[in-house]
Amino acid sequence: MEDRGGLPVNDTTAQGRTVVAIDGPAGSGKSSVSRAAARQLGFDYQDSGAAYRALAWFVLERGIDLDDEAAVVAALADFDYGIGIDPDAYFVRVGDVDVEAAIREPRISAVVSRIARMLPVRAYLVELFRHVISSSERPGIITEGRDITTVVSPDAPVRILLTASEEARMARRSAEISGQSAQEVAKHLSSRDAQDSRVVDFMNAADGVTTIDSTDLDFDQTIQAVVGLVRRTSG
Ligand SMILES: Nc1ncnc2c1ncn2[C@@H]1O[C@H](COP(=O)(O)OP(=O)(O)O)[C@@H](O)[C@H]1O
Ligand SMILES: Nc1ccn([C@@H]2O[C@H](COP(=O)(O)OP(=O)(O)O)[C@@H](O)[C@H]2O)c(=O)n1
Repeated sequence: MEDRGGLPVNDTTAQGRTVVAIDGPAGSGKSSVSRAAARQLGFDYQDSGAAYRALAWFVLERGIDLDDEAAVVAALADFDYGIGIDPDAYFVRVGDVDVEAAIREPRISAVVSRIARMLPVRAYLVELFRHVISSSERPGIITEGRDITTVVSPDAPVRILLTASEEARMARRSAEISGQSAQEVAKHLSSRDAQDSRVVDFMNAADGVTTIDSTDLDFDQTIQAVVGLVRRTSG
């Protein structure tokens, strides 16, 4: 088995489990679809964006300047992050603080890309995600984010790019958020995608990655597209 930085590579043959990697832009349905698909398959579910968001929350709590890369990287030593990977027992904690709701606030969405572009932060979290994948005890685990198919689990047997038209993504996200106009939500979402795209490509499918375009699919049809692909691939 190949070894990357002391952690095992997460492929089916190595560990007898089905590793599923899903990437895509904001509002494409990654979290909600991955969680529901994991539930149907009896798999674990890892939301990688929650770690970037929780780190942004932690850095703001400490009053660290978000542009001070050395200070943000130094804070990683005290970043006590915990995530629930059972799709029916999801939680996000930093130390003993439940940050599940706080990390979705617009103030976090507005700054998260600034820490996500720091390469030492990415390297640290990539290892954390791989560690979580290898510690899963279910028959499989779905991990979703921006660089899962390309960096975190490029050897995963099932790799999906989940997309939807910009219009559909904005409409879905703005239906979830109150207190911001549809125009504001759209502006913030497309500016975050533009910033994130400078660091990782989650708009184009890498070789071997299957694109699922959910623009004209409803929520259940999108879940079935993912579940069907996993079942066909992992037999
Ligand atoms: N195919 C779909 N059709 C309609 N709504 C969807 C679909 N997929 C996801 N949604 C809804 O869109 C919203 C954004 O999805 P989410 O999972 O948060 O996206 P992401 O994690 O990619 O940002 C959620 O309210 C979700 O229920
Ligand atoms: N694998 C990942 C996941 C998230 N991220 C960063 O974390 C932010 C929040 O991710 P998210 O998945 O919660 O975002 P949404 O698409 O759900 O709004 C993104 O805007 C990226 O800046 C990343 O860089 N790489």
